[in-house]
Amino acid sequence: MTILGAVLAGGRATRFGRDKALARIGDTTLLEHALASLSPHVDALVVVGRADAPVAVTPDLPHADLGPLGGIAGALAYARQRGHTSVLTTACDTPNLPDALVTALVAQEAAYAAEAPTVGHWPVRLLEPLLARLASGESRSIRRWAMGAGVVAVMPGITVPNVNTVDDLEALVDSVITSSPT
Ligand SMILES: Nc1nc2c(ncn2[C@@H]2O[C@H](COP(=O)(O)OP(=O)(O)OP(=O)(O)O)[C@@H](O)[C@H]2O)c(=O)[nH]1
Repeated sequence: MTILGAVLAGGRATRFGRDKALARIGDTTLLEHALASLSPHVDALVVVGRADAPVAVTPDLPHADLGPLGGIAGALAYARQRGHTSVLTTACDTPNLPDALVTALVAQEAAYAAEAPTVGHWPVRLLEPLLARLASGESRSIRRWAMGAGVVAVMPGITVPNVNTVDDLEALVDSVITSSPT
């Protein structure tokens, strides 16, 4: 069993107003922080939904602009091509993922963070049902899809700070620097 770590990094960042993935906290970008939070727990890394990254990249499926669920589909397809059994996802706007949450996710075959559903552990077998849902025009809510697919929500009540606005970034700087990768 091998796990692919995938950072969702597409979207429009309309509230942030510029490329969120490359926003900096000290010497490190938000994207690099997100990659570092997954790295100890996975066998390989990929960034989904942008063309440039310090690791491999892959596109959303079936096409861009479907929101994070399209990014999860892209990650699942990339994982299958490379023989991984599951994907651990986070988002580039979530720079300090609690380690306990990641541990709880990987302990389950299929799980997402109750308070931050872009953060999840998704078996590759969910690729086809997810593509079918995206083709159907049904809701693109990760939470709704996951509940219907029997994916469990873990650690309700644990907040996972993410960056939507420049103010959010400023509020996070101190806590992220405290847990900064070396
Ligand atoms: N791969 C991929 N990632 C996405 C997509 N939409 C959002 N994301 C990522 O998912 C996380 C949460 O995104 P949101 O905050 O909901 O959307 P956003 O586009 O970043 O920002 P807003 O336009 O302000 O809503 C961010 O880290 C985005 O980079 C998408 O269509 N594809």
